[in-house]
Amino acid sequence: MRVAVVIPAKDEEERIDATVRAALGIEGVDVVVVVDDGSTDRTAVTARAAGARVVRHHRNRGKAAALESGAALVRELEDPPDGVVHDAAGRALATDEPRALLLVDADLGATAAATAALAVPVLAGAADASIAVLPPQQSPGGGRGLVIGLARRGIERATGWTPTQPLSGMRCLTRAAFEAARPLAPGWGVETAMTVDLLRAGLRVVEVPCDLHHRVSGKGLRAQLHRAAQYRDVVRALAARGQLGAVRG
Ligand SMILES: O=c1ccn([C@@H]2O[C@H](COP(=O)(O)OP(=O)(O)O[C@H]3O[C@H](CO)[C@@H](O)[C@H](O)[C@H]3O)[C@@H](O)[C@H]2O)c(=O)[nH]1
Ligand SMILES: O=C(O)[C@H](O)COP(=O)(O)O
Repeated sequence: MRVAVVIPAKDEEERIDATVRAALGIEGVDVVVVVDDGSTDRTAVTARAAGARVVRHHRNRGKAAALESGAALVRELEDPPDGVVHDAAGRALATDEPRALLLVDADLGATAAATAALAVPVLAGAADASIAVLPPQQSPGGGRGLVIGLARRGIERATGWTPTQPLSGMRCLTRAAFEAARPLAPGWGVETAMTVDLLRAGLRVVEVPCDLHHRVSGKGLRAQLHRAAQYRDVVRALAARGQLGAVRG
């Protein structure tokens, strides 16, 4: 089984070049798709120059929609409506066995290479999906664990499984597992909902330590608004799965 990397990206011109190059270097990866989610900077051109296929949302639609668009492009490359699509080396991208999807955040830079470890259990058939567990980050974050706690509690109540880092977005899934998790919950609810839906479908989910470093949210107003949006989306994802009780603690 080969691997397609899907990178959702909103205003990531500073890091997207390094992230795409690292993704292209992962063994088994022959497709890297960047979904430019309504960026106002040079994310799309930079990603294309680095060797990614780029889909663009003309307006910002959130991370989950970006993942859906990226997966849709992979599907189309594998089963093109008109003619065969080739990679840079001239190999046809069509395949009988759908590629595993490796979901990688755009702000990982060169450390994105470490997501290679996520593909190992999936390609070996030992898991249907894997989730990265990150080490302590180089710069400290400014959160108080409210969103993380809510997501962890919700997943635990819904499935009996306690995730180490419930919001971790670096994941590898077989195509069947990705389809089982669709439609993805909107925005920042996507990871929490995906974990619940995969486990409820009886699929095997594993956590894999990966030496990844991303831009952490600080303590300023912008970061607090970001956390409020995350909280809102996780509440919605849990409510849709009958887990509003998790909000009360
Ligand atoms: O409207 C948006 C906003 C962000 N992104 C991209 O989504 C990824 C994650 O966004 P980021 O700003 O880095 O969010 P964080 O709060 O740092 O992310 C943590 O929490 C998120 C869930 O709330 C997870 O998706 C992430 O994997 C996890 O690192 C990045 O590639 C962004 O460019 C979009 O595609 N569309
Ligand atoms: O900064 C973070 O880790 C996320 O934005 C989640 O915030 P939290 O610390 O409020 O859970």
